[in-house]
Amino acid sequence: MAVFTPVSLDDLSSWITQFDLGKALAIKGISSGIENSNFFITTERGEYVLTVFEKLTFEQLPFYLNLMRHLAEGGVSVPAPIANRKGSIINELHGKPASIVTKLAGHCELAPQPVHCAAVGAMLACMHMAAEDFEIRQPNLRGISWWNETTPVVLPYLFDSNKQLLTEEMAFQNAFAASDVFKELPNGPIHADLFRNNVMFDGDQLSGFFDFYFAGCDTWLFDVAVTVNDWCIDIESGLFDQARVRAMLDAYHEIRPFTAEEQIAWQPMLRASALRFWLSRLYDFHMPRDAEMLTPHDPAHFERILRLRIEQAAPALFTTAG
Ligand SMILES: Nc1ncnc2c1ncn2[C@@H]1O[C@H](COP(=O)(O)OP(=O)(O)OP(=O)(O)O)[C@@H](O)[C@H]1O
Ligand SMILES: N[C@@H](CCO)C(=O)O
Repeated sequence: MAVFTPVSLDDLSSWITQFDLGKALAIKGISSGIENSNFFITTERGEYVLTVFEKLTFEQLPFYLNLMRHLAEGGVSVPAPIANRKGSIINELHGKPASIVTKLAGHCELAPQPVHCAAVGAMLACMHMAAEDFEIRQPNLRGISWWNETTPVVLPYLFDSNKQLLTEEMAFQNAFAASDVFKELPNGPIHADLFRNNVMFDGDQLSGFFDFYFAGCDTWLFDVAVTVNDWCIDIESGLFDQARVRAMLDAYHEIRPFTAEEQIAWQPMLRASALRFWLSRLYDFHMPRDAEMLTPHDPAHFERILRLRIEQAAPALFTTAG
């Protein structure tokens, strides 16, 4: 049960009086998250999601919450933050930052078909373009600087073959990030964690992207790579499912055409996104916060994917001019 900060109905009843949401009627902890404490809440006005942020600070949060507001106002389906009567969307609860956002309808699609991947690809392209004029700039806090900080922390825990893989891949990625091709890649605010469990479908209809708390400014292609590496693979083997890959990339390309530089950067970027999640999973595995409450995600999954992305040629990023 991953609710780190308990919130009772009594706690909520007094806290919610600062919003125009009527009385609090019910609160239910959500067990599936591993980063924050999340609750479904019901008030006289409807159903919402309350998040108490466990690690993110009052300084970092305006980027995420205002980005969600910007996207929601721009017609992209994401949870819209609810402001209190003073206009504030981040408010303290039990000494931590917290916010209320609208609840998306439906369920996560954990066994996606090409139709789901096409919907996600199209909305990802719309999201990138809608976020382009967002004014707050915050780097991807799980980007290459974090990889360089985290590598020496996890390295001592690894077997020799994985030590070598991590060291060599970091050298490759540092060189790639310094390359001329990399500098030409389009960038802006990205979701950066758009896994199957962060998208809601109501039937086959995409009802929204959520969990923006790893968002940051980075290359759009990195976001595409993160998404393809989760949505378009066989989960057991990590191998690509070509039909899902094509559905997602073609749908994205139709809305925001990929560039020639992005085609060159595609394989390194698929490797980068596998590395990013291998590293964070290694970190969470070897440095757990509250071990008794959590089953950490399996780092070996992304070690396998990283090895495959190094060994096998990447699928074409696009097959027709945009
Ligand atoms: N706006 C929303 N609308 C509907 N359901 C939501 C919403 N936000 C969160 N949820 C539900 O809460 C669960 C956990 O949320 P979320 O993924 O944001 O948590 P987290 O702690 O950041 O987890 P993780 O980082 O592991 O994905 C989701 O799987 C989803 O079922
Ligand atoms: N999507 C991440 C968890 C953090 O949201 C992972 O699967 O490792």
